[in-house]
Amino acid sequence: METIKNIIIGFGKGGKTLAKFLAQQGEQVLVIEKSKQMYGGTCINIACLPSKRLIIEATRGTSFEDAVDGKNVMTSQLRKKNYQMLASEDNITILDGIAHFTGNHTIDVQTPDGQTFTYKGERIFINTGAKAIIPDIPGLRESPFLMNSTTAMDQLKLPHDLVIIGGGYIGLEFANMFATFGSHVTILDHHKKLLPREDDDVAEMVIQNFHNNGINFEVGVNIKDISTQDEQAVITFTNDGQHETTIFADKILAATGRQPETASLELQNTDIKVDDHGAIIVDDYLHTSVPNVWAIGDVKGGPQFTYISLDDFRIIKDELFGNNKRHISDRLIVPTSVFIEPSLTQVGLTEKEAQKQGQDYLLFKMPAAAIPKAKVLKDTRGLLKVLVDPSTNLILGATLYVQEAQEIINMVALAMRAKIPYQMLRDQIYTHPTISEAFNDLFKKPVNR
Ligand SMILES: Cc1cc2nc3c(=O)[nH]c(=O)nc-3n(C[C@H](O)[C@H](O)[C@H](O)COP(=O)(O)OP(=O)(O)OC[C@H]3O[C@@H](n4cnc5c(N)ncnc54)[C@H](O)[C@@H]3O)c2cc1C
Ligand SMILES: NC(=O)c1ccc[n+]([C@@H]2O[C@H](COP(=O)([O-])OP(=O)(O)OC[C@H]3O[C@@H](n4cnc5c(N)ncnc54)[C@H](O)[C@@H]3O)[C@@H](O)[C@H]2O)c1
Repeated sequence: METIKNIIIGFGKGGKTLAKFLAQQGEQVLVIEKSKQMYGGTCINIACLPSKRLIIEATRGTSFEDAVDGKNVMTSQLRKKNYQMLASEDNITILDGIAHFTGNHTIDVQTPDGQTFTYKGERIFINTGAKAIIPDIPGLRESPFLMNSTTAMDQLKLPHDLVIIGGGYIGLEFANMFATFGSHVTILDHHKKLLPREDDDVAEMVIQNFHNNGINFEVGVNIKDISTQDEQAVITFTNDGQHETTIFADKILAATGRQPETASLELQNTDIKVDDHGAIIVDDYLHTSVPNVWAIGDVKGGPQFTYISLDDFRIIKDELFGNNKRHISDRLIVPTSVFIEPSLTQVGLTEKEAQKQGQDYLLFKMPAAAIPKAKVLKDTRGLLKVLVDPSTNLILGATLYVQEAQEIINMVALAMRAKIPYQMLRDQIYTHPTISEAFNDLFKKPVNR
């Protein structure tokens, strides 16, 4: 059995960044990836980048078919670049195969040509990501009309009638995208409210804009059954516990969450502990319950974002080559962005959360329509909301629902992290015309609550 200094299972964001870094410190690294189509991981191949490309193409009026072709060219280029990024390092070996544990520090790798390689890792980093959850709805798993987010982006033809189960990140982004391409979209969610975390004024505006884009919603639904009739899917659900509704679709997208990819790892052969959702349990420094085995990214549960996986890399780097000061509980300020039109972005507290915590706040609020750049962009939908602590003038949280919010939310997050008082954003000189210059006006005067 060959002993390797560093084994990384999965070519994800944190893992590939760590592989490159370790190699540049002169250390030996073995990266194991189960699919050649996944070099570089989920984000670049089947998630963030292809979906955002399609979302943008839809708004530009590109046909769905051309957009999918262009997206495939882009992901293929990214895959090659990612492969090269690691393969160009002398002390990195990339092995195609599925890894599973045979003991706490030993793994077998089954390669596509049927061979099995056995390794011992002095350090092992698990970065196997997550996979779509397909809910246990009668008829759904075997439905010929079922898609997940990956297959939805590879359709040869735009669905005419699309039903999306789940109104979370993927549900909202894909609904907006497919509706903009021209599909007739219905979202079914079992929660009583869409966007449950958002303040009511924000959620109502988003939902109204979705309605205006022709998207239907049914919330609080219980999907009873999926069947087939006349080459269409028939979806039967109740949304008041009694009244039964039937709708037809030529495609169904399951967007009902993603679960950590641990099943293939055979962790029962180890002392690595998982929680009830199959997520690897880690401490504040990403250590699993076995010494010298770490978990990175979606596989450890918690927020599923590429930038969290990348930040996991920073924690491990700091432990191995720094002063071991970084840890998960440092991450108090993590912005999020739902890439709908306009983008819905958030950092820190919402107004609802501040009230629940009994936190006093000044509220700064303005409509997107008051921003000249929004007019230039011909999209004046949305609003900006920022909460400030009156005793310190520091920002407690922001919800920015406006064009280009996905960029400026990072500025607010930085101000929060650097403890910059709101007046500095108010008095900053911004280029013009930009969405960020809205901070000059937004922070002039708090609104009455
Ligand atoms: C449609 C969609 C859109 C998204 N959009 C965004 C977005 O805009 N912004 C954002 O921040 N996040 C987004 N996400 C979430 C983001 O993609 C994930 O959080 C991120 O990619 C997780 O990266 P990771 O490092 O955990 O591992 P991954 O990138 O998932 O890598 C895991 C790798 O491990 C491999 N693997 C699995 N099991 C084995 C095994 N046993 N042996 C060998 N290899 C194995 C897999 O093939 C895969 O390549 C999106 C997700 C989806 C599905
Ligand atoms: N812009 C981004 O950063 C981005 C984009 C896409 C995905 N992601 C990541 O990927 C993860 C997965 O996305 P997702 O949208 O699949 O999950 P999600 O957790 O965001 O949303 C799942 C939704 O499905 C609903 N649901 C679950 N089971 C259901 C059922 N049986 N019937 C009806 N509704 C049901 C839930 O109520 C919820 O609204 C996200 O949590 C996010 O971290 C991020």
